[in-house]
Amino acid sequence: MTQRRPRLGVMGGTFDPVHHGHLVAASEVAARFELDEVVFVPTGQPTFKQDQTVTVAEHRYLMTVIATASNPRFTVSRVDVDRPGLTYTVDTLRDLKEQRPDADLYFITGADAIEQILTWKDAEELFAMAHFVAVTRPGHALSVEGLPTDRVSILEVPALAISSTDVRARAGAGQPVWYLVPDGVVQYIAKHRLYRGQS
Ligand SMILES: Nc1ncnc2c1ncn2[C@@H]1O[C@H](COP(=O)(O)OP(=O)(O)OP(=O)(O)O)[C@@H](O)[C@H]1O
Ligand SMILES: O=C(O)c1ccc[n+]([C@@H]2O[C@H](COP(=O)([O-])O)[C@@H](O)[C@H]2O)c1
Repeated sequence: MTQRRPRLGVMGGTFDPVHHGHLVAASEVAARFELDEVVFVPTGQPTFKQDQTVTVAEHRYLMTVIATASNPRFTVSRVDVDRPGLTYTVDTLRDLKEQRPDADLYFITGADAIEQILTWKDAEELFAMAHFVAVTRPGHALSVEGLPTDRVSILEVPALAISSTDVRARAGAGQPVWYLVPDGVVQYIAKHRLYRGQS
């Protein structure tokens, strides 16, 4: 009997901070596609967020570690945080493929990200490197026109109207962020006084 190749989910994001929308998306895709592991990959310098202030990578990385620690199938990779320069998914996938040559990669994105994917660096190469799973996000009608249908899947996930932008604004305004992000992340934000004055 031939053994099936391991399936590795890849959840890339700026995670400023990581929230329950990210975690539900990863969990749902893992269940639907029978993934053996989902590796969360915080960006180093996100290329599409150069016009905004992004929290230092080490804080975003540590919050992602805290948020995923309790799930034995979730891990966190430093490949993007440790690579100098802007973060591009083509490099993320290349590095992960080198580390895990035996695995099939499933890159998980939200609706807003997949709709821009043709503008990403080396877009045509990406679909050969991974299968893309776009989760539908509340309030966002999904269009995958022009994308290779055999390499892109759409998955509806339970609506979680959470964004990092909203969490930062709430934390900045002194409003609660309990239950929008994992408890450890609430405490990390308070301990390091993140997002103060950002409302
Ligand atoms: N609530 C959500 N449900 C499902 N997917 C999400 C959700 N929020 C973000 N995503 C997806 O997760 C990935 C990482 O997103 P990111 O870290 O930029 O979070 P964000 O909430 O979109 O942040 P920001 O509000 O700062 O832009 C992207 O592919 C994004 O589309
Ligand atoms: O490769 C690119 O050109 C590219 C452009 C924009 C976003 N991405 C990736 O998409 C994921 C979500 O990005 P963001 O900026 O919405 O947090 C993250 O893994 C980014 O590296 C990648």
